[in-house]
Amino acid sequence: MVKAQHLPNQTPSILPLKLQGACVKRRGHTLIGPVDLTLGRDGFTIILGPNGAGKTTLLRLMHGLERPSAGRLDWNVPEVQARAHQAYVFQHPTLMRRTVVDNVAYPLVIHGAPRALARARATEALAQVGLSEHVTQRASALSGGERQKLALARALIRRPEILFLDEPCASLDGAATRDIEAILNRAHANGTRIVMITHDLGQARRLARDVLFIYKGRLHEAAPADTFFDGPATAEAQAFLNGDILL
Ligand SMILES: Nc1ncnc2c1ncn2[C@@H]1O[C@H](COP(=O)(O)OP(=O)(O)OP(=O)(O)O)[C@@H](O)[C@H]1O
Repeated sequence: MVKAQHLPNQTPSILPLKLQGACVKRRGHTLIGPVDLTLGRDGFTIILGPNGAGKTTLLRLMHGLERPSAGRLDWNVPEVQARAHQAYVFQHPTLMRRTVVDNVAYPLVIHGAPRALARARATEALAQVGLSEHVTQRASALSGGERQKLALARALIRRPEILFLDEPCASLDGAATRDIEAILNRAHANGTRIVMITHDLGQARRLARDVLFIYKGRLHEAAPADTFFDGPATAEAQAFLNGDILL
């Protein structure tokens, strides 16, 4: 895989991303925030927290799928530029009713790449996620794990500077989960900053360099992974790690 193309002497990094007092509210009810947080240029951030804590809302806010109801969210570059260098993978990715290769080529095609070149690049990307045998198949024929690998290849094909993922391995088996973790570690090693939600504490321990713990719509704790897992600062995070039910 080629190193991400956002070298400092070429174009400015879109990071850091700074959230200052950022909130998402619905009908007067705060779903997340106020959050103060800076995402630096390098990192593999895992977002943890109980069901309904606000993790997905925070991820969507950072990616621009939600607008802040209050507070600010600032990239290092104008937002339109930041949007072009980030990608988001959903728990259940939407696949187009096309072949596997055309699904992965699509982000290149809509940004003006000739179709043949886009397909060639997509074929390489599919090899990197272990889907070479499926290139010409209909995407709808893929298994759950293969769909998620396709979604990752599609998200990574434009070499995003930051990749957001919302529980990409939920309901996948161990082999698919292991493969996806390897793809994510490789993407991170190649320069993509990663921010990912998981409910799987084993996965969080395997992947995280740092942790954001969300509780009741607030960023309750932010810490390097070792610090968080070895001795979280708050009773709520400790209870969560113990597997207790948090109300
Ligand atoms: N569009 C919406 N309108 C109103 N309330 C919403 C909306 N989306 C989410 N919520 C509520 O906002 C809160 C936070 O939801 P969110 O999905 O961000 O939490 P989460 O931590 O990702 O949960 P889970 O782990 O269960 O996916 C929850 O109480 C949820 O019911």
